[in-house]
Amino acid sequence: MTKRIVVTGTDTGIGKTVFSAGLAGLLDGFYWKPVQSGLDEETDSEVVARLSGLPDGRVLPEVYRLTMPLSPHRSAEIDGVAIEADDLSFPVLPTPLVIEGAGGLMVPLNRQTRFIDIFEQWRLPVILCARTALGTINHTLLSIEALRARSIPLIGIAFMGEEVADTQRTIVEFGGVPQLGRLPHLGPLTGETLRDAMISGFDLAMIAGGD
Ligand SMILES: Nc1ncnc2c1ncn2[C@@H]1O[C@H](COP(=O)(O)OP(=O)(O)OP(=O)(O)O)[C@@H](O)[C@H]1O
Ligand SMILES: C[C@H](N)[C@H](N)CCCCCC(=O)O
Ligand SMILES: [Mg+2]
Repeated sequence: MTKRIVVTGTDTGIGKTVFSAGLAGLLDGFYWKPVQSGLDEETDSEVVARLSGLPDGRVLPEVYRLTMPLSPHRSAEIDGVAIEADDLSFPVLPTPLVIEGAGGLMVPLNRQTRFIDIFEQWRLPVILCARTALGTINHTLLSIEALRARSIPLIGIAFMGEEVADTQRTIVEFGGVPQLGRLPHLGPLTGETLRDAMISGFDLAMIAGGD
């Protein structure tokens, strides 16, 4: 059973938090967003607490809470905060933990370190969230290549959006990666609709079966 999973994506705003909420709920685990940038709207941790169906206490506190909804490196600079990579060691828990980055793999935490550098240190298995919409083939294959270049284990792709069969097939074939499933746009998006969509859209054994 995989105990710790990193959820990353090809871009910001593609559904990582919604997917993470569904996944943490299905795994009956914990959720951790180490770096939150943007505090005016509902934070990612608050969204997960609302949508995951998990009991109180399963959403771990962020290490950095940055005011502006910008790349963390810039948001930190504006707040006068120095993000230290050494502060981002993941918690060790006896239950599954879903860890969400911010934006995509190359997003900087400071002027020296990007999320992918932290993921390379962690060596935890990664799920890559990818849109099904036009443009995703390029973004997704580049992200896969970046993970491979650093030997970061990739569990597979979680597609976000309506089915686009040839696009999904093309990514899976060129990327040489499993398709874990697909989360469609949900209207309404609630804890219940998310849980149902995760159960019908994903093979949990593929996600949590390895180590
Ligand atoms: N399956 C879905 N159905 C309906 N709305 C969705 C779905 N997935 C995401 N959304 C909406 O799209 C927006 C962006 O999603 P989300 O916050 O999950 O993106 P993200 O990849 O986590 O972004 P960030 O890089 O800021 O962490 C949110 O308003 C969210 O409610
Ligand atoms: C503010 C936003 N919602 C995310 N938390 C951070 C996204 C950073 C993206 C940086 C970039 O790739 O240009
Ligand atoms: Mg998010």
